[in-house]
Amino acid sequence: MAKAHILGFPRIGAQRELKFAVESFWRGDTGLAALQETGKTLRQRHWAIQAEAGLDYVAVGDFAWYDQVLNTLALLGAVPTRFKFDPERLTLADYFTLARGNPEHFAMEMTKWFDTNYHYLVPEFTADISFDGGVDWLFEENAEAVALGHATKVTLVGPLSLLYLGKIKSGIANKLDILPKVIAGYQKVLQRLQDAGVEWVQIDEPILALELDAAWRAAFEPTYQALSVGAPKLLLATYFDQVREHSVLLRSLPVAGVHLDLVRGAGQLPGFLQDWPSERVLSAGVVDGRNIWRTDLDSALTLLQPLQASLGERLWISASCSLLHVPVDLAHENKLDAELKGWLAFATQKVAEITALKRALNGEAKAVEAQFTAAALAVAARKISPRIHNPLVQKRLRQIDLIPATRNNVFAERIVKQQARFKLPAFPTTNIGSFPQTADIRQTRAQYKRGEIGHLDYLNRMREEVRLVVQKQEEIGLDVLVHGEPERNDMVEYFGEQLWGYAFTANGWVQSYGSRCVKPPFIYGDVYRPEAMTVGWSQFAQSLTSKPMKGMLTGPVTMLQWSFVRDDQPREQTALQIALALRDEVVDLEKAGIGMIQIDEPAFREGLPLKAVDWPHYLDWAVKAFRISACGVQDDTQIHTHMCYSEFNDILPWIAAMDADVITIETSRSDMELLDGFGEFEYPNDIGPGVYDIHSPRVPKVEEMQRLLRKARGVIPDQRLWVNPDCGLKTRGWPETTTALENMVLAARTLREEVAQQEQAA
Ligand SMILES: CN1c2c(nc(N)[nH]c2=O)NC[C@@H]1CNc1ccc(C(=O)N[C@@H](CCC(=O)N[C@@H](CCC(=O)N[C@@H](CCC(=O)O)C(=O)O)C(=O)O)C(=O)O)cc1
Ligand SMILES: N[C@@H](CCS)C(=O)O
Ligand SMILES: [Zn+2]
Repeated sequence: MAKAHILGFPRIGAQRELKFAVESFWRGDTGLAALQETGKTLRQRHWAIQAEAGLDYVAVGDFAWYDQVLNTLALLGAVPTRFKFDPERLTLADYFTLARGNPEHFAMEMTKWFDTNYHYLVPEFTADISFDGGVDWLFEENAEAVALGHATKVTLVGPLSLLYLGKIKSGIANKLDILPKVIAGYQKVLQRLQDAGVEWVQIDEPILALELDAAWRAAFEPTYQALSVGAPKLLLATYFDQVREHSVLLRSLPVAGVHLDLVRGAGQLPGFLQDWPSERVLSAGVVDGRNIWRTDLDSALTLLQPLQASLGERLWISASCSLLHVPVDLAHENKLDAELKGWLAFATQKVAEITALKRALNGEAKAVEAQFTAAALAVAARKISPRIHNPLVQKRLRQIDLIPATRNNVFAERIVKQQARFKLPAFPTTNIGSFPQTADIRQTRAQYKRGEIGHLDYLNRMREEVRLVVQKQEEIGLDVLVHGEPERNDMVEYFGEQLWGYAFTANGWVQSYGSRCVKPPFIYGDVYRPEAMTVGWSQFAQSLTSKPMKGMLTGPVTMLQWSFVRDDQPREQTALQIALALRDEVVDLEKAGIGMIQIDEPAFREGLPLKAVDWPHYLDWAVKAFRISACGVQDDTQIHTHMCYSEFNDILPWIAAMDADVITIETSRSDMELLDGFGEFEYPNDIGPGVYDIHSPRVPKVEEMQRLLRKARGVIPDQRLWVNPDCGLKTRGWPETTTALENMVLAARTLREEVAQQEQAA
């Protein structure tokens, strides 16, 4: 009899209960007991969904107060030593300090979890780091599930992935040097789980989907030899891509089972089935954990049937990866049109799909016949729906090569015309776009959505906010202004709401980091722009000031990457459709007198495939999509782009090929390290390296920003250098924002004086 399980369930709650409880605890509005109670309720609810649907095990260990990597560090006792916390007595307040920082300590670094929009906290390895044991939360949660009568499978981030994803901070030459300590830490945890009667532990090693060098590959054998002794049965989970090149290694490891992502790595199965060890479980991830489309159950069953014939009860059925990356429950989508809703499955529905497949395999086909029929009808209806294909969009796409994807002249010529037009001082100061999204703004939007206030009231309220943002920036003395984006719930969802071919949900929340969530829109059909999306706002904002006002758009790759995308055509085709829509918007902004237009591409690096062999194809179409959107304007219109949350050095030639006149990037958290690559590469166009870490409420001092700017001057020529924060300010409050920006402007002014004096002296 095949079994069914999932690698993890979203922890945030269908109504973002965890977010609200955690934020209330941070504000001091509620105490620890209330927070613990919410956590407990959510875990119970999520286990009940899994058990009632018929999964054979519920996942324990997928719950985290902020992040699963930080939870793993807290479990092992390997939290960064610079905070000086006693790992065994780590409180929840300490845990949040690690994640968010405090006036004495900057927060742990945060970066993207593989190619997802989820951010994890980066482990910090120092010579004094220990893995001698930490908090008991995981053991308590397992006991909690067992007491509720559930059969549990505990999930852990694997030792090699944890090590690989961390950073050496000091005193260690090579990360693998501390592997013995890490192994000892995991052994202790596994021993305790064994003592608690846990039968299965799922160990996630997503780094197996990357191209690993020989040393990392070689580390798997001794690590798992050591971990398999005196431990529960281990299920080694791989996901996010195929792991075909490791099939021999995976077969040889002393684990009780392996999980494969058969959505992203659909073709890898035959390579594993040959000589699959006779005692070992194979977990088949056939339901897409990264997208929201309803599974074609008949096709999945056809794939699984021969597997069951050869594996029998050693076949486990699952989603491709943890369901962390999809929203919780479609049942809360009361406003979504019925046809579209019928095409979708969120985490709760995916659990039901997995168990339907299991039952069909296990001789209960009759009992799940209705589920299979409904799925087949939905899949068939989606394929032929007239809402998907638009002949005009497709015609334009077929002729895309006739559309110029280069500017009229090279940057050296454009910048002269732009300087003549804008007459900016040296080291111009600007912002990335958003200003504080205050509770008032969000509540007003919520009221508008509920119909409690009218459209005009809403517009006026948001215009007031734009007025305030413009006035503040003028008072502070910034050179290039932004309108602050108050009218946007999110930089992707906002455009998704206006573009055809896109749809959006009411409650499709997915955790982005900590308590922050996003509601990715989904693309079901050919994308086009029925009318201008931002021109009115930009025109209004520009009318309030004589300084240049940047138009503000989200680029095609980010619009794709942060949405749930079509699975019926290649991603690049969808990206190019979005690019064409954005090109029209850029041209309309220019016509409306907007001289600077920023096309944000924070997800450009994130979209890079996990395996380098797939990079050239992606980079080709991603650069093309950006250029299609940006290149419809005259030389003296200045195109900006912005990127954050990324290590850019390995793709600098392609960033240069995007040919934006100005790029602003996140660099302050890495102390300008990220800028070095731009210098070495001699990046030709203007750059604004971030000097203000917007993730922290901490206000950077003038001297700190001056130091960063001096560092930047060592790498970037003065005439190319801009001054700006790392990213948008939407998560910040007003008082700290105002002071930080005043300090930033002062830092730029001092630098201008310094340079003028140096020039006079020379
Ligand atoms: C730049 N980042 C982004 C990423 N992905 C995106 N899709 N968008 C991004 O901006 N990925 C990388 C980073 C991640 N960073 C962030 C930063 C901040 C957030 C965030 O603040 N998220 C908000 C939700 C934003 C939103 O959609 N707001 C809506 C709904 C607001 C709401 O909750 N309203 C309440 C009532 C009001 C209230 O009481 O506060 C309601 O409806 O009940 C809106 O503004 O209309 C968050 O709260 O988590 C995300 C990623
Ligand atoms: N313009 C956006 C970019 C975020 S990456 C903002 O400022 O929030
Ligand atoms: Zn950003």
